[in-house]
Amino acid sequence: MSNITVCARFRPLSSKERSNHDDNVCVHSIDTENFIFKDEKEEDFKFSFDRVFYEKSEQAEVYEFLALPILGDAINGINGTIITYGQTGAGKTYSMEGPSIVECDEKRKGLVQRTVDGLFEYIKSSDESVKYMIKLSMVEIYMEKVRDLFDLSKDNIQLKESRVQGILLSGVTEISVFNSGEALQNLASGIANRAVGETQMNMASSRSHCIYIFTVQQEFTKEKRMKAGKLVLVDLAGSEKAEKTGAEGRVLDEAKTINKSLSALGNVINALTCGPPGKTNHIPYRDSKLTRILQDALGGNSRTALLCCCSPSCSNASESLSTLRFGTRAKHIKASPHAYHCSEENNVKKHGTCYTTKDESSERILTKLREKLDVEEVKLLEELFTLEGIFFYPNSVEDLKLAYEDVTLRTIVSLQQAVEELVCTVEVLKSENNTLKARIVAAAESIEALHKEARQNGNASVLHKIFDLNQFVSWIWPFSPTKC
Ligand SMILES: Nc1ncnc2c1ncn2[C@@H]1O[C@H](COP(=O)(O)OP(=O)(O)OP(=O)(O)O)[C@@H](O)[C@H]1O
Repeated sequence: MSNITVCARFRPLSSKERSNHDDNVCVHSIDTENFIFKDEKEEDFKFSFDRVFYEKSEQAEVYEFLALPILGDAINGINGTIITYGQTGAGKTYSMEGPSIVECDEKRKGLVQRTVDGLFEYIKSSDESVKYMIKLSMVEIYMEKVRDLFDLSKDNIQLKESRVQGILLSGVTEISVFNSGEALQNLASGIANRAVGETQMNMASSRSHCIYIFTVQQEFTKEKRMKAGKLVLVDLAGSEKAEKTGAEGRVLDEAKTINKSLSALGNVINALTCGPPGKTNHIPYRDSKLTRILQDALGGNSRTALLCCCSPSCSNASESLSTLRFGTRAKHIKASPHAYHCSEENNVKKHGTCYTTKDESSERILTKLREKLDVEEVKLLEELFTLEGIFFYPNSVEDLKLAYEDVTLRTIVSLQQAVEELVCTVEVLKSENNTLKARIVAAAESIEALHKEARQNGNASVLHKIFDLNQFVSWIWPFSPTKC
């Protein structure tokens, strides 16, 4: 079991902090892993992290230490999660996206752009017998609702749990991308859809938790085998004190929701690290959408890294101290991620239990299953799973069952979506129908009036035209009230 990687990052002082002459820097570096933090009361606290990035650290350093190893694992089928945490204005979004996702010089590119570049560079240099597919999804959790940033009509995505793939975002848009440029353009359009507001602490403050999901699928054409890993980047909304940020009205409601979900995250971390020894205690993942989505990352089924972003200024000392304490606690979480679907030689480790394919009992069950299912049925199932992007270990009954459950779940979700779409189409058609009926009634009434007038004046040619029009209306709508 390895711990999750926890790093601290201090951004440079902002111009506002610099202009305040009473404001001092409260971080005193010891080395790349340790520092002394001085709070407002001049009390010293020593902190140790896997790596500390001080004010002058480069974006590339953060990527290489924090993200690169996780990216390598995701390519090898092990899920990875990278989270930026901290007070509003502490540099979370800067670390993730740099100043802008597309228009950004090489030096200031954030974790997202570097991850995209890293993935495509790896694909370029890889063996030609392996086919890669990169898919992107992007959601935000805004006011406790999960919104699809690639399709804003999906504004309340439901979370489902699959025993094979963990927590799934039901029906979320997945975009296949084939090069860095295309990926970044798509991500930029997702970012443009984010809920951003202005607070006294940050001109462009994220009012939501933003989640980038990269799915890396590999198909080993020779061995007819597939593998997939997910890399999830999470830019959390900033924790904030209402009186300090000047929040009121909607901004205050947003802040309350953000703080509530961040405290749910803190509770999950406390439960994971403070449980009674030898006992499995309840972990309150279901208390918020954020903790539910991060369940795999925190529960151990993912390689996870946490970047604790802080202001170096004494004026923000209490918030920075709380961020650093959060990081210290998270450091004690144990993780034991496993490959999502692995090679035939490997043992598969799942849900804390390890079993071998040659295990006597599973072999016995398998033989029975093979006797019951005909070969054609098994082949069809395999084909269906591959089409659905579900990868399973075909010699394991357990995986076969789980993959079958997943297909059923996906089919239900897509059928539900189809029904929803049909209901919408019926509504549109009904309303169009009503408009047409109203128009026909109005036309029929005008014809009736004209008809009366022409008969009174004895105008034969007008009467003839009216007769034609009446025929036409009756043809379109046989229940028209006009009669010749
Ligand atoms: N390492 C850094 N180097 C230079 N500028 C930085 C750095 N980190 C943050 N900044 C600047 O500080 C400001 C606030 O940063 P950012 O928007 O990333 O904060 P945040 O933590 O995402 O805030 P919020 O939670 O409100 O969205 C931005 O103007 C950003 O450019």
